[in-house]
Amino acid sequence: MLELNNVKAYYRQVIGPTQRIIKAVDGVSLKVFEREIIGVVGESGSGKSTLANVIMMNIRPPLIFVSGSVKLFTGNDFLELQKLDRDTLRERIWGREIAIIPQAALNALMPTLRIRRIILDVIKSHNPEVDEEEVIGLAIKRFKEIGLPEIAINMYPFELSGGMRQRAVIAIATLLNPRLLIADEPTSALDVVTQKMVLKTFIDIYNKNIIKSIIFITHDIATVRQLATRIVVMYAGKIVEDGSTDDVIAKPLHPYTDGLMGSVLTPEEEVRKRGLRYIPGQPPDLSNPPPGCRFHPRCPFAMDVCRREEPPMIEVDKNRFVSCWLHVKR
Ligand SMILES: Nc1ncnc2c1ncn2[C@@H]1O[C@H](COP(=O)(O)OP(=O)(O)OP(=O)(O)O)[C@@H](O)[C@H]1O
Repeated sequence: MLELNNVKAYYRQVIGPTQRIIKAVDGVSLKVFEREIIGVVGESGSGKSTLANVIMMNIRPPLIFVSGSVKLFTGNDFLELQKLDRDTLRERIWGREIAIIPQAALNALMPTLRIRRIILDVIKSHNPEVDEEEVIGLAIKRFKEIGLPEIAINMYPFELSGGMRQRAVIAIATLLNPRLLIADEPTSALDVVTQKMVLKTFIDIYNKNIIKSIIFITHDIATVRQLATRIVVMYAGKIVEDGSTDDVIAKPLHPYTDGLMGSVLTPEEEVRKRGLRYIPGQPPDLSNPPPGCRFHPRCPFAMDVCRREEPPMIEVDKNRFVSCWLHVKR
């Protein structure tokens, strides 16, 4: 469905006469297939949200698209999203092919507007000519599909519970039947019960084939375990591991993944058996990342080569990737 090829997207911070380049997404390659839920995990600041914006090609200063390609496949053909301007992206891609639920979406519904008005505003931003009744008809259908009462359409956001609001956000984001939905930490501001309900909504829209694939961004491995079919691990602007959820949980290959999973209290039997670990140190400053493997200053297994050379991404098994010198046969 989508393919990122060696994508680099940096923030340019200008402070007086000096500038800082923050390498937030730095050489990322990723294929997204139809019918999968990808959980993108990593510590805060590893570049997950930037990656989401890159996939959408929502590039605005201070973020700069430096190089690489983002291909969206449509049947036998593909579009190179990095070549499209914002108007074209808005018209043809955003909401229709790829939709995003951004990090702050829960609080982003304008409190002074009824849900009906919000829906019409969102859809009209893609196509000002739409028939309002038709749009509301579609919205009612989608609301019912995800378990929201029809009456919610005429309510104000504050009249809905947190979980209902979040489901309304999901309904609005998927109204134009995008193939890919990106959800950036959609449950982190919610209480545990509401979180469960919202996760169930994601599983529902996937199972009902309303959405072909989902990219779910979170730092919560337990959530990913419940939801994702595949895990992609980011560290300091790069993907360091990629594999099916079961494989990555049962046998993490990268020392960072191993530490990340050990650092959360998790109900997963196989993770608990390995005991609780943590990762000492901090993620690097992305304006001046360490040479070689970016994880080497924190890695208990760091070798000379790790300090010198960046490890290649290798496929150790079918659809099982890791970027770590420990797994390179030399
Ligand atoms: N507008 C910005 N200007 C400058 N640097 C930024 C900006 N937004 C993010 N960054 C930097 O880019 C890097 C990646 O940030 P990003 O938000 O993509 O990470 P993340 O993994 O999504 O983190 P979180 O889980 O906290 O949202 C970080 O070093 C961050 O400080």
